[in-house]
Amino acid sequence: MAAISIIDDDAGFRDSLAETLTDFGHAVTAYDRAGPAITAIAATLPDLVFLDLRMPEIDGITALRAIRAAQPTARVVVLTAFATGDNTIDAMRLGAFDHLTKPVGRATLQTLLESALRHAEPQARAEPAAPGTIIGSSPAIRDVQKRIGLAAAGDASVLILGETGVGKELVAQAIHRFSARAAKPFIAVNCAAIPADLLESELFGHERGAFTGATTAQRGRFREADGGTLLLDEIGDMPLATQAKILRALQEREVTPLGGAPVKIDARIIAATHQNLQARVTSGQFRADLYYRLAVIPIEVPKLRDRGADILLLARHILNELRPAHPPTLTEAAERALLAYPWPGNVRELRNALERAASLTPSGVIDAADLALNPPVAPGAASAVATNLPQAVAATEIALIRAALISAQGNRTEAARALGISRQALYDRINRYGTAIMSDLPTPAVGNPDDEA
Ligand SMILES: Nc1ncnc2c1ncn2[C@@H]1O[C@H](COP(=O)(O)OP(=O)(O)OP(=O)(O)O)[C@@H](O)[C@H]1O
Repeated sequence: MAAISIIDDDAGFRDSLAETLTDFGHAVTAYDRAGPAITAIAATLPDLVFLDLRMPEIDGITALRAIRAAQPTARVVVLTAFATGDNTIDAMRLGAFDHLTKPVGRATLQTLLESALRHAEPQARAEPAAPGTIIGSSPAIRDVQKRIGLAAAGDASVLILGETGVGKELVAQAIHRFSARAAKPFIAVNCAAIPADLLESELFGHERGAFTGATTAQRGRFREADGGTLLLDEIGDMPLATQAKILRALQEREVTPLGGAPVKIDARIIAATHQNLQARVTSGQFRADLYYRLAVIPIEVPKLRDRGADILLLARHILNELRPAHPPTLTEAAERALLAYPWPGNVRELRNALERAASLTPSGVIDAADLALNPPVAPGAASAVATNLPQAVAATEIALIRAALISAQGNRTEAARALGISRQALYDRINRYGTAIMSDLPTPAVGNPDDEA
């Protein structure tokens, strides 16, 4: 039995949540306002708190801040009828355990309770997740986690798509690890890194003396993966001639080593690429029949910048991995910088930035400047922008919004009007880009109705 507090001004929701939690066997205390709840929680230290975001007097974010300040180990689940990227990010940044959208189903509640009550330690100090764990709780990464489960349950081919550094190989490893083949080998081949003339012998093997230099026989990657899983990474870069042979291997379930006879194979095939494979099919660079054979279960791994507050979960996970004994911490400004940066190199770039920052900050506290993230470049200023559309869009938005705010002397209503967007759309962008927009800008006059942000 756990001690659980609910803070929500909506009596109907509060009572039904309390009833369900009591049904599950927990001791529940419910509050209709944050003020008294904050005081009581600081004294009673419940195991878990459910906190509504929209409340009169003291809102949920302020309450979350107060609860976590009084009790840094508190596990707080934020509830809202209006989930937005920003309130999710804000809540997660302030240390919420999870962020749920109302209404909350019984099954969701049960899963959440299992994970929240299992960990006695607070999230920031939690044991590092096991290597290979797919970190993240954004809807985009949850979808990937679900598809990994689906793929692991069967033996169909999987095609993993996504930008460089998003974690495609990690996803392939997870599918293998959760599949019935887990005890057998997982073999990864980077098709782009092997010269075209060596690719076939690498994949299918060769007999001794099959060609000049073949002094010993080689089994080939397909056979090394026997009973297990073969990841064909960067398959989009594979020459057409090799594609034909891969297709044959998949159809016949056998390979023919150079200079040898056909051999039966039993490997589950996962392919991955950062290329737009459908476009390559259209342009004739990739075989359509192989594409359909591979894409039985397609999994698109989202860009890091589309994963919201996962960036912070990943950052903490990486810092835990880098310094398990004393993981460095991030200042609020550093967290804001991580959330605002567009991450063209995705999780790999995040790891590199944190590694560099951790090695340069012996104090163990990483600030925004230690991350040395280059703000998005101004439009037309650098060639990097020309090749990266999201970065170019971000840079353009930042430059235009800054200019509008400067000419409106910080008045956001006027700036929004000049930009031809709603005030809410302007606020969303200001929150998204943070200091990249706001540094050195004029502040609105005191008493200005715009001054509330
Ligand atoms: N969700 C995640 N949780 C934990 N670590 C992750 C996650 N996503 C990516 N990583 C880490 O990011 C790094 C890059 O991942 P990975 O090599 O799987 O990317 P990739 O998409 O295969 O890249 P490429 O296209 O360049 O081969 C690895 O260190 C990986 O462990």
